[in-house]
Amino acid sequence: MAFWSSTWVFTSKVPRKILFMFTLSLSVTYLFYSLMSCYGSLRFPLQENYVYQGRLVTEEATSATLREKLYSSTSQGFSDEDATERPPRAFSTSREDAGLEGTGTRPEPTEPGRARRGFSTTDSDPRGAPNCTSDYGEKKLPQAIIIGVKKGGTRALLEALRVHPDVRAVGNEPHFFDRNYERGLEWYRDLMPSTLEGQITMEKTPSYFVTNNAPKRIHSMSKDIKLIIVVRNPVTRAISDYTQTLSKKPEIPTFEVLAFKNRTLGLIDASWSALRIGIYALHLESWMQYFPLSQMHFVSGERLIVDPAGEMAKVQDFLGLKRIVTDKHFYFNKTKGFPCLKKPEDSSTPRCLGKSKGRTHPKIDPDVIRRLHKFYKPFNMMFYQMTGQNFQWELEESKESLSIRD
Ligand SMILES: Nc1ncnc2c1ncn2[C@@H]1O[C@H](COP(=O)(O)OS(=O)(=O)O)[C@@H](OP(=O)(O)O)[C@H]1O
Repeated sequence: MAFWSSTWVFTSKVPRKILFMFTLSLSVTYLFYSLMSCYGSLRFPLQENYVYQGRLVTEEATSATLREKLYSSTSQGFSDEDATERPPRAFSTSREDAGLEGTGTRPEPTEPGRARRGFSTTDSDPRGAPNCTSDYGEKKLPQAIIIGVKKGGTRALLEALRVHPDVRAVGNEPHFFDRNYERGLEWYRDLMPSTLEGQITMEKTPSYFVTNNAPKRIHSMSKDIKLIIVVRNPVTRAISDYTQTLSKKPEIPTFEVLAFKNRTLGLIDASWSALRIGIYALHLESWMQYFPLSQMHFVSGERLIVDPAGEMAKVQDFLGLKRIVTDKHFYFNKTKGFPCLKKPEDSSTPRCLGKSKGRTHPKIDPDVIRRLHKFYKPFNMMFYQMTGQNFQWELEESKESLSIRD
């Protein structure tokens, strides 16, 4: 009886309160978790950005994850080399084209004029996942452009810059100032990712550097634009350029044949684009007619490989950005033979550039290389003088000739 009465007490007076408290706490817990999961899919850009930046400075470990989220929508598909062979409207979206390693499904080509935010380059690609900032902010014309040079290391630089939370860049090469100019500035602007206050919009199209109209056109868009040029020993650059063409057209003549108008007379064919692009002083002259040197920054393609963090520090300074991309973000990948970006904790996606970057170059006759070094030397000297920077390509030459003699 006592048992029953105590049970009765339990289910009548005291229990009512307990039950009420219990139900209340369950409801609160439920509400809390619902809100939390909802938060994951909701986007509060300003708040996220603020929290992100706050953490970035103090918590390096978690910043990688947040950074991934922040720049995810910049992954709009890129094509460094195929742009010439593709109609400009069909933008490539695969990681392979992007020069990023990893296999990926190829989504439907997208009209550049239409919203291309948040698409996925691969299912597992965190950069393709919906992004907390992508739908917010405004599309702006770029404030900085990597204008060259082809095969200089422009993709490596852009990908490293995209790690920075204050940089948002279009993945593809828009080729606006050389091939798509007639489409108009609104078309160009629409290609850009949306940016929040304080973020820089960027793009890279290495052919601008050698496009006659590009300096004038870019100047008419913005007098204050910042221009970045990645330069590399013009001889190695030419071989890299040739290697790329050879990979697509294996039937082309040898480098040695293409490099000369008349090899016996030692007449170099400077009209061959692979060689002409490397006459940096010549091209720079056109840019200097429109822009002061203070608006240009030259990156050493060689140093970008041996000391990516050092080059990145200078680029970030030039862009007025905090030095956020540092040596912590890079590691040397022995298999690739190049520095790669460290894998974000929550991603299985490799962060090395793809197979089209870092190709094995064919062996070129050392005599031809020597002659090319000689050909470029005065132009290089002029270039060092114009930029006030010595890229020391002649040192490389003497190292090469020493190893040939050995
Ligand atoms: N981190 C890293 N990983 C791979 N490759 C790197 C890297 N840094 C610089 N490079 C050099 O970049 C060269 C390709 O230059 P670009 O990206 O400017 O080429 S392109 O003009 O966009 O086609 C490419 O040239 P090749 O080695 O001749 O393929 C590389 O030497």
